[in-house]
Amino acid sequence: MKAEKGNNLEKELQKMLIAIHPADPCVAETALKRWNSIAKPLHSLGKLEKDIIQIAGMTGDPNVHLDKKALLVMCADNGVVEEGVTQTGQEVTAIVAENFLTGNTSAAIMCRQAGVDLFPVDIGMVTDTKVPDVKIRYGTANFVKEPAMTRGEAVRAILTGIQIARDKKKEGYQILCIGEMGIGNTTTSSAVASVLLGKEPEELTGRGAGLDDSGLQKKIQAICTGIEKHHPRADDPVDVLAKVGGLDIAGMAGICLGGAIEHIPVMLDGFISDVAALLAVHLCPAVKDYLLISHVSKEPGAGMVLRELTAEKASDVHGMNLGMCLGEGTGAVAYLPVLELGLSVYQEMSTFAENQIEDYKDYTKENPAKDSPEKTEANIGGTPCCM
Ligand SMILES: Cc1cc2ncn([C@H]3O[C@H](COP(=O)(O)O)[C@@H](O)[C@H]3O)c2cc1C
Ligand SMILES: O=C(O)c1cccnc1
Repeated sequence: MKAEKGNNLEKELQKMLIAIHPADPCVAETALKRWNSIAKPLHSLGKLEKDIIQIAGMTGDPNVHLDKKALLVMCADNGVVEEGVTQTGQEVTAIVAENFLTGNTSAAIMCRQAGVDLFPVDIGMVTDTKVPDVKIRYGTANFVKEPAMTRGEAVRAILTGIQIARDKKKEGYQILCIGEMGIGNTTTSSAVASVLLGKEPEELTGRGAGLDDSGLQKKIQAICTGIEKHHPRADDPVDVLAKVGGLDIAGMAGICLGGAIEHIPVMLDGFISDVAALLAVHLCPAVKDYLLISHVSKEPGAGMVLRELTAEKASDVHGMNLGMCLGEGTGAVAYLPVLELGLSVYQEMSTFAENQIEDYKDYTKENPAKDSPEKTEANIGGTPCCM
């Protein structure tokens, strides 16, 4: 009976994955043409231009609007905190989660300033609070001793995230930022990233919310033990999530998938959200088209994960580099006003033709004839196009 229910959930997830299609490269090209017509040096707004082109391709509309913005904060606890991998106890998860409701967290204050609506969600805290509750279970198990959760719970948490994204689209939101609150979640994220990227935990595990050298060694040891004990399969993202992941990561991965299903952009935050996005991309590569990078977290694994999420080379991961590593969605919210400045130029600025300036030539490329911007950037969002 239980196995049958699990199979049905997996089938439902498969149905969702099939519903994801790449962004529309023709619409992206229309947006590129609009940028190239604006009376300013070509490509001079860099990432801001690329992100708006990408959003046009995702939504299928070159008239990009980001008026209604949401931050979805997945709150959950992680059993692995028993191993002494964090500086604070997991009671802090519930305190901070409730503070989202009173507007008294870093992300809440930034949301107020940036005009972003904030939605904390309890997807698996050990404590019951006033935070809206879609709890899958009361915290995960300590993965050093047993798998963090069952496969069925992992799938259910992903499906919950998908549904949250779909509901927000129905409510009219045009962009979803993702964030998390869960003491111990840089340990689970490092474990998941280590398996999915095939890298040693030492290479990508950092100090999270603050650890001394001996704490960091305990954290690496816990991750090594969990991976050795449960043998998560790198080619099965749900297996990795269930064995060494967390419910907040699962929920955020679901939101990435839900954003892709609904053709709306999902703005990533720091390392933990990057890992959730990586999981989503491993489940369905086309999700990449719907992800926007805000910043590169100070956690050592962040750059490695982001490199996998972009087609670009290591040194070319475009994201704000502010030395931030707070979580909660703060980096995602911090980038939105910058992106909106770019969007206002895209929407309002006059063209070369209107100013009677001859069309600009692209001298930034080594070989403009062979490597014109149309040829290289029109491919944003997948297969080449187009009429
Ligand atoms: C007071 C406080 C507020 C936070 N807000 C976000 N985080 C961040 O730190 C946690 C991850 O770090 P680690 O894996 O080391 O526990 C997450 O909850 C993350 O959102 C916080 C952490 C603390 C202590
Ligand atoms: O990069 C992050 O998301 C992060 C890093 C440390 C602590 N909390 C979040």
